Amino acid sequence: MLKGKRVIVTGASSGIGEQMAYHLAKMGSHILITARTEEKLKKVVAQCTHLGAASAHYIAGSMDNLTFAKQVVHKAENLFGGLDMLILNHIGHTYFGYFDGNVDHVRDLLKINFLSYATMTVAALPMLKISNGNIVVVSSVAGKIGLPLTVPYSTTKFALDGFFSSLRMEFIQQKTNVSITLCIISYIDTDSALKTVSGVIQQPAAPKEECALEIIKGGFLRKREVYYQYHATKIPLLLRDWAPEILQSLLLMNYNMDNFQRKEV
Ligand SMILES: NC(=O)C1=CN([C@@H]2O[C@H](COP(=O)(O)OP(=O)(O)OC[C@H]3O[C@@H](n4cnc5c(N)ncnc54)[C@H](OP(=O)(O)O)[C@@H]3O)[C@@H](O)[C@H]2O)C=CC1
Ligand SMILES: C[C@H](CCC(=O)NCCS(=O)(=O)O)[C@H]1CC[C@H]2[C@@H]3C(=O)C[C@@H]4C[C@H](O)CC[C@]4(C)[C@H]3CC[C@]12C
Repeated sequence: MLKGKRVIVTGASSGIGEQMAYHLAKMGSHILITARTEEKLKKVVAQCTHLGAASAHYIAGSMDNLTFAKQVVHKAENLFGGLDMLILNHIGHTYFGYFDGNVDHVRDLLKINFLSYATMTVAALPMLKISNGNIVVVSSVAGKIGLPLTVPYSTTKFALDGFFSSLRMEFIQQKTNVSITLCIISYIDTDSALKTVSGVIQQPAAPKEECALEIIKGGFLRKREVYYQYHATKIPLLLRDWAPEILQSLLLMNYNMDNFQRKEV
């Protein structure tokens, strides 16, 4: 579906982002990936080339630097002469634990998980307007429903919903033919998530390879939102506004706090 298309994937040195890069490579896309760790990015690029990417490139840096966020988009412009799909997926480090009162951390995480997404969107918009392209934003159940142990993270994911859902409405009014797909994702078996929550979260983790493909498909099909896995995201969301107390009880049953220890993610 994305043969020859020009795609940026952020947070692609590991986890779901890495798997998205491999799917895009198999589809024959031109890919620019980014994250902080150059050694990992080099390996992912080599694998993408092996899998059949039309071309594969990387740029290493941290999204706490908004100048770097713009540079990523400019690199795509220089390499590809345009852009068809912007996949925003990276997240900064946080903790899995009760809110510790550190508001500075919330502000720093907002910069990485939210402001860099907005910055890259603004920089990429002229190219995406020309290609009638797609913006894909990877969020979480924790960006739609308040959950315990993820206060700073959840804050940043709710911010994405506010920004991108409003922007989507403006695009419709202004007849801007750029799609925005917000991806509502449940618990996925990436190394970082398993290391952080296994033992505490009772539900099984869904496979990252399938999750990555559903995100790409949703973006290509210009869906408003992607729900993965459907039952673990859409049903809680339906309950959210109609039976919030029932949802609260169901969600809390999912947590085994006997095994809980605060972890850095
Ligand atoms: N796994 C899960 O259970 C769920 C995940 N999600 C969402 O899916 C997405 C991917 O998550 P997942 O694959 O698990 O995460 P990973 O921890 O596996 O990957 C995170 C990526 O972000 C990069 N990154 C970290 N810090 C920075 C930074 N400061 N600047 C730039 N890049 C950075 C990491 O690379 P490096 O360290 O090299 O910079 C890595 O490539 C996220 O948006 C997450 O919110 C949503 C719901 C559930
Ligand atoms: C366990 C959470 C999902 C709970 C839920 O909604 N269940 C619904 C099914 S039910 O109605 O039958 O109960 C997980 C949802 C999102 C996860 C978090 C996430 O978004 C990614 C984080 C980033 C990092 O990689 C570490 C793990 C995460 C904190 C991760 C933890 C598990 C979730 C909260």
